[in-house]
Amino acid sequence: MTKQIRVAVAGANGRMGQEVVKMLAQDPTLVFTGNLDTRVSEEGINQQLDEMKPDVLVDFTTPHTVYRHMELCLARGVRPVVGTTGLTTEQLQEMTERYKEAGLGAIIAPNFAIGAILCMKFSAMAAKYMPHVEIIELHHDRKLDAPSGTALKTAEMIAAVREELKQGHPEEVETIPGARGADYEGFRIHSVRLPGMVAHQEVLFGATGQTLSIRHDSINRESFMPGVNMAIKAVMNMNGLIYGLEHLID
Ligand SMILES: NC(=O)C1=CN([C@@H]2O[C@H](COP(=O)(O)OP(=O)(O)OC[C@H]3O[C@@H](n4cnc5c(N)ncnc54)[C@H](O)[C@@H]3O)[C@@H](O)[C@H]2O)C=CC1
Ligand SMILES: O=C(O)C1=N[C@H](C(=O)O)C[C@H](O)C1
Repeated sequence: MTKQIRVAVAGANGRMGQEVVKMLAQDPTLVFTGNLDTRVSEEGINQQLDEMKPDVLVDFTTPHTVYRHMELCLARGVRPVVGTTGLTTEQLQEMTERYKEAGLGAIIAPNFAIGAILCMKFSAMAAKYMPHVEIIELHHDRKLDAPSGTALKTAEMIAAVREELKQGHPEEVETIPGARGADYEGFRIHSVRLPGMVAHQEVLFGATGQTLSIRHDSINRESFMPGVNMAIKAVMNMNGLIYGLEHLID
């Protein structure tokens, strides 16, 4: 049998972490070494890592803790697979440089669902021809960050190919601040938070006499697991950090 990959999970008791633990139990090539909880002393953290000896740390925690976990992984030579959203652009750039320097594999993916990756790719394709675009992302009401990491990544991919133009009426006025959503390089992102939702995104395009809607819905958290599984295996053979699962899919 090939050597098993030892996987620790930060946030193993959370909504996503519980799904990851179930997924790990179903794959004989992966072994769950335990929940890494860093809300303890330095000594406590070191003790957990010494006992678990993980090859990979899967992180589904909070926007406040993920940066520290990336630093811990660097210091320990553990390869992170990060689903947690909310890292700033500057933090992402810094980590990309530091992991490259260290020659250590790392994956940060704002969305592990293949349908969401396709939604981003199709949106970037469409934006080249239909530059009038708005993003609506819809999530459960326990989500901490807005806009979603997926919406930000989609916006980044759209902005890379979209002709820059001013959308809407030039004299448009918001009678309630925020009514037109957040501005991302000249187009808008709207965040909806409601109980009953999981993770959804609609990218709307408009042109003369026509509209185009590209929508993705994660109706449960199992939808992210094939992507997490693929990332754990891929990160073992990588040097440096990639941001976005689309880099692993041709
Ligand atoms: N990339 C992707 O495909 C997806 C990403 N996410 C992101 O994953 C993150 C987690 O989402 P959920 O599981 O819904 O949240 P959650 O709130 O259910 O789980 C977070 C868990 O992290 C734990 N935690 C907090 N601080 C910690 C620390 N210092 N050390 C260890 N554990 C700690 C909490 O106790 C909790 O169990 C969010 O940032 C969310 O946006 C969520 C779904 C899919
Ligand atoms: O918090 C969530 O639930 C999700 N977060 C990620 C994001 O911010 O895009 C991925 C997915 O949308 C679910």
